[in-house]
Amino acid sequence: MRIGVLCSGGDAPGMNACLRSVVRAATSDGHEVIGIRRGYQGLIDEDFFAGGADSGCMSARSVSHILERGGTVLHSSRCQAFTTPQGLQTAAAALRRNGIDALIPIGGDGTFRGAVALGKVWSGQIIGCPATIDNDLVGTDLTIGFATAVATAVDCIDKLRDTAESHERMFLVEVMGRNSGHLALATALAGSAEIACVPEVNVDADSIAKHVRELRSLGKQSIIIVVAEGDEQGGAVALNQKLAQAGCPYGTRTVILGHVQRGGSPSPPDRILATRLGDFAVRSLAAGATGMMAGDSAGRCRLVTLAETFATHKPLPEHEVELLERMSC
Ligand SMILES: Nc1ncnc2c1ncn2[C@@H]1O[C@H](COP(=O)(O)OP(=O)(O)O)[C@@H](O)[C@H]1O
Ligand SMILES: O=P(O)(O)OC[C@H]1O[C@](O)(COP(=O)(O)O)[C@@H](O)[C@@H]1O
Repeated sequence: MRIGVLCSGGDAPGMNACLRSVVRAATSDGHEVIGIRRGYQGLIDEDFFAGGADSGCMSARSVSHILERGGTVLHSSRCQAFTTPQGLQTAAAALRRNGIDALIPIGGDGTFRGAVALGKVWSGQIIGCPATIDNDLVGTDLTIGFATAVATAVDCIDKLRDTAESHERMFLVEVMGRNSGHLALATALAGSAEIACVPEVNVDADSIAKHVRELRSLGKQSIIIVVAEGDEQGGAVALNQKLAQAGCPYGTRTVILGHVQRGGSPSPPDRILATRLGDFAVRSLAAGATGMMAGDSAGRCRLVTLAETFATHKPLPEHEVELLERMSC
């Protein structure tokens, strides 16, 4: 087989580890790998790693020492053209012209929506690998990059707690996650935050302010509220204003962590997950699978249809929501 591989959408720590795994698993089994740069935009432009499909496929050596690197050496993009019928046809023609039999897109839900659309105009095999800090894909316990992003955010919160305690302040820390609260909830639990505001659970500002006042009366010197960017309160700044109006007993500061959560070297669990899923994607292609995502469930690799991964909202672990509330006393 000649396998194309690309990284698409928001980058995530571990994309390089997944790419390395795809290349090494495929070349070990005698397949060729074409690295496509800049996601679907690079596919449309026929922008290939090492200068072009004819000038060289990726080799085991071309992915040396990238496992530990953040970002993606293939680069990524958000590509509007690919969402149009014309863009999809151009991409399909590029795949045919370069003799690519199968594609492994590494990315999130948008990337998989694109893969499903591509599958309607191109007859090659497609197996996706889930990589996004949002952990918002159904069909895999964890996405590549999530654990590292949580660790990065927790490291920031540990530092914010030091200054919050010194000044007896409340910090509202906004984390990414798009319309999903997985990153916020895991960050709050691991960072010993008192409160997490997530899109999946609606709580009004008056109730949050009441809870904060209770915590103050219990002797809390500092408060950390983790706010998911997609929360219905409108983010950390908007919530801070509402809490001030509702009566907040602390001096407050807001921090938006932003893209710092996307960077950095992948944690060992992300490196291992990425390596397992990249290898499994190649083996699944060889077994004839297509239109699927390589996911992980309770430590075992599994295939789910790409369409399933984004059809429904991935629910938060309910027990973790309750656990956070029980710890906030
Ligand atoms: N419905 C769609 N049809 C075709 N392509 C899509 C569709 N949705 C997303 N894409 C492509 O996938 C890319 C990555 O999606 P995006 O949502 O930006 O990131 P992620 O894959 O991380 O969720 C988009 O920039 C676009 O090119
Ligand atoms: O990098 P951009 O374009 O500002 O996008 C920010 C978005 O990308 C993410 O970091 C990752 O989301 P995706 O993996 O779905 O691309 C979101 O958490 C955030 O909302």
